[in-house]
Amino acid sequence: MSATLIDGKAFAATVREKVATHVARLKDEHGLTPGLAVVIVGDDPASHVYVRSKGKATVEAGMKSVEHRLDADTSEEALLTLVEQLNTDPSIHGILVQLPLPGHLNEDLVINAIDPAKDVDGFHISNVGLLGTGQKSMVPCTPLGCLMMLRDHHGSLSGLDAVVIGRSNIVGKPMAQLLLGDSCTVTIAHSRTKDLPEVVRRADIVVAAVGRPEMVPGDWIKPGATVIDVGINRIDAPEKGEGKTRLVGDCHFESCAEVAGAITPVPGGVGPMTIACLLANTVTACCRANSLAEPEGLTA
Ligand SMILES: Nc1nc(=O)c2c([nH]1)NC[C@@H]1CN(c3ccc(C(=O)N[C@@H](CCC(=O)O)C(=O)O)cc3)C=[N+]21
Repeated sequence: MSATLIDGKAFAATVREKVATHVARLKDEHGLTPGLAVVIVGDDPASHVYVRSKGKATVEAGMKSVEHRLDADTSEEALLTLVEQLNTDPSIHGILVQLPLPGHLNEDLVINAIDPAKDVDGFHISNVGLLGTGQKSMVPCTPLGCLMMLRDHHGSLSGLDAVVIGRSNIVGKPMAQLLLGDSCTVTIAHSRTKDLPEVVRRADIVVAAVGRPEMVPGDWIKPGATVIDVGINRIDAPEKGEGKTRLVGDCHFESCAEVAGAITPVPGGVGPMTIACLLANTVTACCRANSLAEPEGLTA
């Protein structure tokens, strides 16, 4: 491997430390404790593991953490009532409704019922519109974490060719907006893109967010490019023993790391930064709600 490893886990620890410092200041100087509410519907075990780790990180940063676990057959009306209750609760500054929701619930409707000022996921249409027009907004956690790592590694991103693979509302589209905001030349590639390898080979920055295990091989990567791997895919790992699994990204790590200038690993790359940015967004939301100065280095 010749690429520099971008250590998301270590970077996330520094972000979480900044968050904790800011939280302590809010407490001391203003008697405020930022509060995050996470709502999870259904009993997908993987989702519950993730929600637990968010709750733990929130408490470790000195913030209030509230979890609402609802049955898989919860009605839309009941979920909307809970969201409205959290919207008006002054001790709650951030609301996250874990996605995906069970099929009978309208995700757009539920997300857009969240007070945009408390929408720490940045998924509400108001925040999407604000981001797209370069106005102050809540920025989705995963793209924000990727941007922080890219800025840290490159300094300025101005003029760089960036290719985002994947066009989801959660990662691909907001990532493209953020890169455009930092003056990259941005291409959004997807499953219908003609000659994807050639498109990716032009990129100084590759952000892979498709959810297909190891789909980007090293020979698509321009020598020296920066590779941000957003994918977290669990695959069988018979080499570790029968029934064992392991996590891989959307990029084939070994071959990409041979050519790239820098690369994020999976696990330990984008994932930990996503959680750190959720905490950062909760502090930002708390500051804005109280007309206080925003935490430096924790916003886009
Ligand atoms: N409204 C909403 N917002 C989300 O942000 C959201 C969501 N719904 N639904 C589920 C996905 C998933 N997600 C992850 C974040 C961090 C790791 C993470 O830290 N992963 C570790 C590995 C964890 C392991 O070992 O399994 C890593 O990459 O190093 C994983 C997954 C946020 N999500």
